[in-house]
Amino acid sequence: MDLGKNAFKAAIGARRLQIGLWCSLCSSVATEVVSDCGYDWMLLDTEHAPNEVPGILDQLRSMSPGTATPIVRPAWNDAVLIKRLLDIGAQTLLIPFVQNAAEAERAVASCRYPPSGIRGITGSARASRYGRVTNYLQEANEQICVLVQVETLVALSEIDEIAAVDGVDGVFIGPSDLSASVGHIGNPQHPDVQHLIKTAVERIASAGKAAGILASVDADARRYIDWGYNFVAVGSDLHLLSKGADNLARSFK
Ligand SMILES: O=C(O)C(=O)C[C@H](O)[C@@H](O)CO
Repeated sequence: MDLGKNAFKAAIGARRLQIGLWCSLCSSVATEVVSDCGYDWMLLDTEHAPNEVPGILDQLRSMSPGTATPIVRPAWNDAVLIKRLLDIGAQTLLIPFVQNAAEAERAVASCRYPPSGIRGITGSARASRYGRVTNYLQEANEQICVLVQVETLVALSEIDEIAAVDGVDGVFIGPSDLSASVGHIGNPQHPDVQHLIKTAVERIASAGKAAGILASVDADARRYIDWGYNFVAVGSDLHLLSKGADNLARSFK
């Protein structure tokens, strides 16, 4: 058995727009339900959702027949957290809070086997179908997709260097943290924040990398796509549930 191609990595490499859904419900049933909707990617979050490795494993299994490539966000740019997610079969990671090129290099190194990186070796994890993917150790470095998250003003001032790091496939802008960092907490729509988001995509594109972002409302998502963002989360499972449940309750009470 051979390691297949990472469809998401190929798509963003070719700058084909990838529409995603942010998943914070920590439920393999919820993940399975949305995995057949037609999204290109789904983000399983361990930074701001109470997900642990066994739960992510269940969600990876539940979404595997669906349309979406899983992207997993470790809680931190940490080689041990990253290694555990890669071993259970995550092939695309979104590494949060990358502030400069050195931190981006560390994120890439954590995703690469030696000698190019520092990922520990096992030949028998789910990532290699328990050893049956016989070329896993040789091919994994090529197929793993590394996305780094830029979410502060400091990181934005370093974005050209971050995006230029070899092995970084995409740079993701975090609108919530970025707005907090510039003094507009809770208001990513503020014109100052929107200006930063618009200039960020231009700089990421100039570095030859794909740009990603998360939008909580439809109009924002469409504007980000118009501005040139390549992978855009257009909503979240949690908000779909809470808004749908709120609206239903309101219509009867
Ligand atoms: O800064 C951001 O925006 C993010 O990092 C996304 C957040 O974690 C959050 O909106 C996810 O629910």
